[in-house]
Amino acid sequence: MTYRFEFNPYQRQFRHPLTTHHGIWKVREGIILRLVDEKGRVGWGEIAPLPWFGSETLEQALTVCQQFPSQITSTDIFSIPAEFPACQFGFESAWDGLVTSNGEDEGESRIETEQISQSLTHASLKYSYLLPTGEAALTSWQQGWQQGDRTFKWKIGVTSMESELRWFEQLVQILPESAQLRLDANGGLTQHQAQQWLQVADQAGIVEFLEQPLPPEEFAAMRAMYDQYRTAIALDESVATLNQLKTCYQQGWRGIFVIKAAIAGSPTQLRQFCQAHDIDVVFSSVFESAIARQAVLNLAVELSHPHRAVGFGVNHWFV
Ligand SMILES: O=C(O)CCC(=O)c1ccccc1C(=O)O
Ligand SMILES: [Mg+2]
Repeated sequence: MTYRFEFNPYQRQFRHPLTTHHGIWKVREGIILRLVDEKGRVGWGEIAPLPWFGSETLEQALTVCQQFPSQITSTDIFSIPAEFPACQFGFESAWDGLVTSNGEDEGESRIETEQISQSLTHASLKYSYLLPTGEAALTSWQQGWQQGDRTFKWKIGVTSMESELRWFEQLVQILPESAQLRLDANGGLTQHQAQQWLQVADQAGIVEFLEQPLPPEEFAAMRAMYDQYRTAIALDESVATLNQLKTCYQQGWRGIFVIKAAIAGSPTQLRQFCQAHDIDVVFSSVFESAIARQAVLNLAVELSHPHRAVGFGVNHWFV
């Protein structure tokens, strides 16, 4: 079977830029893929790279697309090298969509409206609400609470530790008792700061986990901290791709794994690994648009830890 292959780069500005320890991110760039089989069935995919997290760049992804002929086979799709994890995800999920598609070409309208038509199964997931970075979190959590979210995520390691600790204490005071809070440092803390955060988190009781306190090179220190504190630790940047995830697992990581499936690589291989190992996973967004989000949420329904909210809590990312 051969498939007709088309691709279209896109650029979309966020309504709210994302501020993290890595800097300010304003525009999502990616590539929409379309496959059509000999029966006219259509499969859509999306490549949504995150180079500052260790995936390929948009330029590299474009080169992969340009090097394919306009008719491709599943062998082409399954031979994309692991150094292009966002491409592996985009092409495989487009191919997957073909297999399950009923022949209706619904993709155009999905891109146009951006509104994710959340299927019933996606409604069974719990969502984590991403708070704005800094002091703004103190007044914005209600929005998430009102739409039913009970898990909140807040970026730290962005400005002075003193200010962030002060805002954190205020946030702990005002959040309702049944709320849970995730702290995401994006690898931006020193070991001493990470220990301070874990101490206050242990006392606060509301913190579900501290995400990626140290840069990936400091794996051993994070593993040691995991044993020393009650608050759980989640790896994110350290496990951006499936190969990194496997390495951390083999090196004895038994804390939480954040999976950003859109940049993790082959969804088939990701599924195999998650089903073969009893790991505590949290699915999370890379601010992909509706096509990749749909594919990621399908995986999350299948593989997510039932008590862990998925990190897709805000639906108004694009202008
Ligand atoms: O995981 C979530 O809850 C929201 C998504 C998120 O924080 C994120 C989104 C895009 C890029 C990086 C990150 C991150 O987890 O650091
Ligand atoms: Mg993170």
